[in-house]
Amino acid sequence: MHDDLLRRHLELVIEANKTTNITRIESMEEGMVLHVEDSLVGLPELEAAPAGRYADLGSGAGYPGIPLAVETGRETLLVDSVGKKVSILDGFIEKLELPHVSTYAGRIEDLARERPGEFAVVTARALAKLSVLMELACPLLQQGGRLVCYKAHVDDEEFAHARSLQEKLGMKLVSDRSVSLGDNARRIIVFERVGNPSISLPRRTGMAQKKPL
Ligand SMILES: C[S@@+](CC[C@H](N)C(=O)[O-])C[C@H]1O[C@@H](n2cnc3c(N)ncnc32)[C@H](O)[C@@H]1O
Repeated sequence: MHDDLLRRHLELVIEANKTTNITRIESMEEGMVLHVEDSLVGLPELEAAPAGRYADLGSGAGYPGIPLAVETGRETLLVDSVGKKVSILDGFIEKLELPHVSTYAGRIEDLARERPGEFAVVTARALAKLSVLMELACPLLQQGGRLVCYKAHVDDEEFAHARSLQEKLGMKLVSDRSVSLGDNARRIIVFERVGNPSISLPRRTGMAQKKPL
């Protein structure tokens, strides 16, 4: 693990958080577990995805995107709709000297219109429920590309609903793994793009989250 680099990223996050709210975590100890270790829980799933570009959707302070970019060396795009957060991410990328990482300031749906099917793998942590993640990720993924969802608790209804939308969205569940991280549970659920959606995606910007399928 690139311990020094990931520690330095966390220090920059905690520093930036004094002026802009980008995380609720204030200490290095807590951050090393709940941001850094947690981000790396999905590393095997990233490594199992096809080679190619990676995007972290709703990246916030760069989790899990920056640790996964550092560990995998994949060409990485950190996506967030809040311009101020993206400026902070740009500063992190420059200070950490990560030439293979870049940012997109805008909505996931707009990125999907601009760069459809360009990504081999995408991640999302603390962004939305599974069905919404599948809808947002599908048009960004190449055929065979993977959506790696970082979830805490997923109730049966959320999981069943996501599974019921697989055919409509051309996405198929490929793995589901739970890990405990101190007192916290992390569940990594992966879907693969296996076909084309039967509806036109992306829907109008905002619809996936406002009016979920
Ligand atoms: C709760 S934060 C999670 C941040 C980070 N992934 C983490 O786990 O620490 C969700 C982030 O997603 C961004 N976001 C929400 N919906 C989005 C969309 N449709 N397009 C782009 N960014 C979005 C928000 O601005 C916010 O920074």
